Amino acid sequence: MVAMMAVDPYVLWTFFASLLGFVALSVLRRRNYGNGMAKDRSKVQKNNNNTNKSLVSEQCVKSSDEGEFRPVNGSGTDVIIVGAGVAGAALAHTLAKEGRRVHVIERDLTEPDRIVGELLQPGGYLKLIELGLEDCVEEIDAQRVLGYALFKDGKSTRLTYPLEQFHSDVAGRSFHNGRFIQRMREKASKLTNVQLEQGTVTSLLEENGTIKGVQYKTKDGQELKAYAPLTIVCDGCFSNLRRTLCKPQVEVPSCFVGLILENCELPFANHGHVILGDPSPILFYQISSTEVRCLVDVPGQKLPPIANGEMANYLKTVVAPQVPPELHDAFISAVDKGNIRTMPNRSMPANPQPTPGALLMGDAFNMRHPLTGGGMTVALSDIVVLRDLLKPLRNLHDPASLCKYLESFYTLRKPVASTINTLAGALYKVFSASPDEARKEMRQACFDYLSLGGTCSTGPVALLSGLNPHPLSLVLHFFGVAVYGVGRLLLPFPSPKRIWIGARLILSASGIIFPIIKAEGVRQMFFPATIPAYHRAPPVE
Ligand SMILES: Cc1cc2nc3c(=O)[nH]c(=O)nc-3n(C[C@H](O)[C@H](O)[C@H](O)COP(=O)(O)OP(=O)(O)OC[C@H]3O[C@@H](n4cnc5c(N)ncnc54)[C@H](O)[C@@H]3O)c2cc1C
Repeated sequence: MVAMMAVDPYVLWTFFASLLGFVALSVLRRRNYGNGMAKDRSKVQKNNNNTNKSLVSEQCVKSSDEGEFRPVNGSGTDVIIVGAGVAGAALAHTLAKEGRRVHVIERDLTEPDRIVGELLQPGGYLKLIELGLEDCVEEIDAQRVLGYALFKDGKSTRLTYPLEQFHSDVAGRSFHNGRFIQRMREKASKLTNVQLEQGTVTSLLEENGTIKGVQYKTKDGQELKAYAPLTIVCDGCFSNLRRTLCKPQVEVPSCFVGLILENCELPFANHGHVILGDPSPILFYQISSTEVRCLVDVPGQKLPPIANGEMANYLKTVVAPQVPPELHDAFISAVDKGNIRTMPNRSMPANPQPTPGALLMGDAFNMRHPLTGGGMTVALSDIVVLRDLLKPLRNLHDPASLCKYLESFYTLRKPVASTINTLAGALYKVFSASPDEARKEMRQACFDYLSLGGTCSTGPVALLSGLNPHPLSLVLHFFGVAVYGVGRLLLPFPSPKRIWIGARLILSASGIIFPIIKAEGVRQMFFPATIPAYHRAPPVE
């Protein structure tokens, strides 16, 4: 005790000096943040208590005359997110909830009006729950989706999601994409550590191979720079910024032509409808209590022009005769109404070039054919993987070691992402019409296999819905369909012609699935644990 009282005056002096320094720093920090940020950036920020303050990194920001925000010591922003679409908005909320200081720059903060991302698979809904975002499908007139109905040559079969072991709330959801996005943006911007700003990012700022931040143009035309230790690019399928962060190999196998049908009821309520049409599939699903979305797939990149009526003519003469009778009149009315929208269907395997200071997410990073509605599920699943990886890190200030550590992200995401991606690409090919006899057999075999019920329907539907995204199960079911097709050809009496078609069916099935698996990466997809990055530990801080 006496010894404690007789403390060395030097120690006491140091203690008080540190205390004084700490108070001064805190005051300065607040002043800088308030002046610099609030003055130069239009902020959408509301009150919310930040429970994870310990994770918010040191923030000393100097605002210069050139409208530049440069971290002095550490950074005032932990993460810059480019784009507040499905991925960006969900990510902003997720990282902010973890205590990160997030600056989101979105080109257009008004409600998007698009024909994309309108059906969230139940697997995606489960991810929304994991992220605490499930309320974003409430109050937007979203519809529950319980499975799919397939139509081929006047026959139909119903495939129900295997939801038995989940809470009754778990199901797919279909909605207006813009309403869903606005709900997520709103929810993210309510967190005090999210700064959601309207602006267009024009480039990534690179210094010695490390991304330091972004250059962007604000709504009122000001050119600004923002800096953070980590920039996550979520600028969607038309990404301009992905080039430096990956080797994009984009394919556009087809386009979707979108219509909204009104005053009609789907033959199978609360189900997505897939017509195995000619030349390719046609989709219908409810997107509100009064509207049904129709997406007509048109192979290739060249569409009949809308302006001169060729598209309307195509829809009426080629597509309408294949539409189920219950929807026919509403389909014709929708064409006559003229609100025809189109979108290219892009596919791009993930091919990252790990770069310190930056990461790609969402469609900017990886795309698949939208036939199976898997894009949002993959994006949300990736966000869960990234959140869990970043969780143990107090700060993100060592870009090189962070980049090395985050290489594990590319492997950890694979089982879910590659299953959904591969299924989308393979099903699109199988479901499309072909003059080739072997492909015709494969398409029919697929329809009949799914109609068998039991594991033959629940297995593939569990894959498609993201409820059981296992690559091995995908391959087994895919070749299950092929073997089923061959068996039908050979029974009861195989003829040389039928044997030949059967052999070509197997070849054709392999020709469909193996290139997709190769692009996804065989080892990452089936043996992720053999990739060293899979086991990478967080950097020591
Ligand atoms: C026709 C079609 C139908 C689809 N249907 C489904 C479906 O039913 N279910 C499903 O799960 N998936 C579907 N998808 C895929 C799904 O839409 C995407 O996977 C999902 O939207 C990806 O989210 P994202 O955030 O990466 O991109 P987006 O949601 O497109 O968001 C990108 C955001 O970045 C912003 N942005 C772009 N450039 C900049 C910039 N330079 N600076 C600042 N901001 C920028 C944009 O304004 C936008 O808000 C479909 C895709 C297509 C093409």
